[in-house]
Formats: sequence, C-alpha cells, structure tokens
Amino acid sequence: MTYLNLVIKETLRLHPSVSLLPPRECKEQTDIDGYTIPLKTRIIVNAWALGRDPESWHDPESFIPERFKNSSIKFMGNHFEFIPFGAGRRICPGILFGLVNVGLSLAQLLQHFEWELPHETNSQDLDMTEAHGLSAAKQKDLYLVATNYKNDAEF
Ligand code: HEM
Repeated sequence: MTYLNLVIKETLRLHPSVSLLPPRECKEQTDIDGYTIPLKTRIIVNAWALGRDPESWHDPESFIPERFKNSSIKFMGNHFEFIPFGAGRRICPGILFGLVNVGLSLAQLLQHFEWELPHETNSQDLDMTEAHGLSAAKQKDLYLVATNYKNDAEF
C-alpha cells in the first residue's frame, strides 16, 4: 500500500482530476513578480501546470512515484506546486474519502487480476494525452486484458 500511495500521488501530480481550479476573485490589489493584479480580478489557477513546473520538479514529465518517498510535499494545500485538491478555504472537503476510494479500488483490481496490454500492443503504444474538459480524461481509451489470478479460483 505504501508504494500504491506513491503511485496515486504521482498520478495526481501529472494528471490532476481538475486541471483548472474553480475561479477565485482578488480581494485587494496585489503585486506579483512586477505585475499589478487589480481588485476583483478573476484568477484561475492551473494545477496541471504547477504539477509539471520544471522549477519545482526534477524531470517533471516523467512518471516517478519514488519522488514522493521521504518527501515533505503533501496535497493538503500548503505546497502550491502540488494542489490536486485545491488550496485555501475552498479546498476539497472530500480528500480523505476520495483517496480511500481510489486506493481501495486500485488495490482490489491489482490484487485480483493480472493486467496485460492487448495482443500486438506494447507500452510505447500507450498514449497518455489528456482530453480537454472540466475533469481529466484520456483522449484515447485505455484497453487492457484482465486475467483472474489462479489463486483466486481456490477461494
Ligand atoms: C480523488 C478524488 C477527488 C479530487 C481529485 C477532488 C478534487 C477537487 C478539487 C481540485 C476541488 C476544487 C478545490 C479548490 O477550488 O481549491 C474540489 C472541490 C470540492 N470537492 Fe473534491 N475531489 C475529490 C473527491 C471528492 C469527494 C469524494 C467529495 C465528496 C464526497 C468531494 C467534494 C468536493 C466539494 C463539495 C468541493 C467544493 C468545495 C468548495 O468549493 O467549498 N470531492 N475537489
């Protein structure tokens, strides 16, 4: 389960379910990096881009779950390079419920089935490009062949 949690974190870094967070409104005029942000400006934070920012992440485009091992970066809204659940007063209230559901479903699928790519396809054929939309989805469907583990049949 420890490694599975690292995989889930890395997946949420590269493919946050909500890539553009719901809009915020600027409560007072602010200066950021020489830019003046006027009062009432509507701000949309790009969580997808933050998760791939080369200034925050080593080799950002690669899927490396181990990067979260012994890392202090958490998704509770205090580390702005990793905010798959948002941040601040409107942060997702369903974080724990969501994570338990993702972890449990994945663990069950991995425990009970052997997963393979369909005949004549290999890992180079996998296209992880995302479709545009409110929540993350793959542009091309993922086809896998699931085989029941032999020892499952003994139960
Ligand atoms: C892996 C699963 C989930 C992800 C990635 C996720 C992600 C998010 C994100 C990015 C936001 C916007 C936060 C912001 O604006 O700063 C949000 C808001 C919200 N989420 Fe989730 N969520 C998940 C699961 C859930 C679940 C299971 C529930 C309820 C049972 C839930 C309920 C909500 C609600 C009510 C809001 C609106 C909060 C507000 O605007 O005050 N979420 N979620």
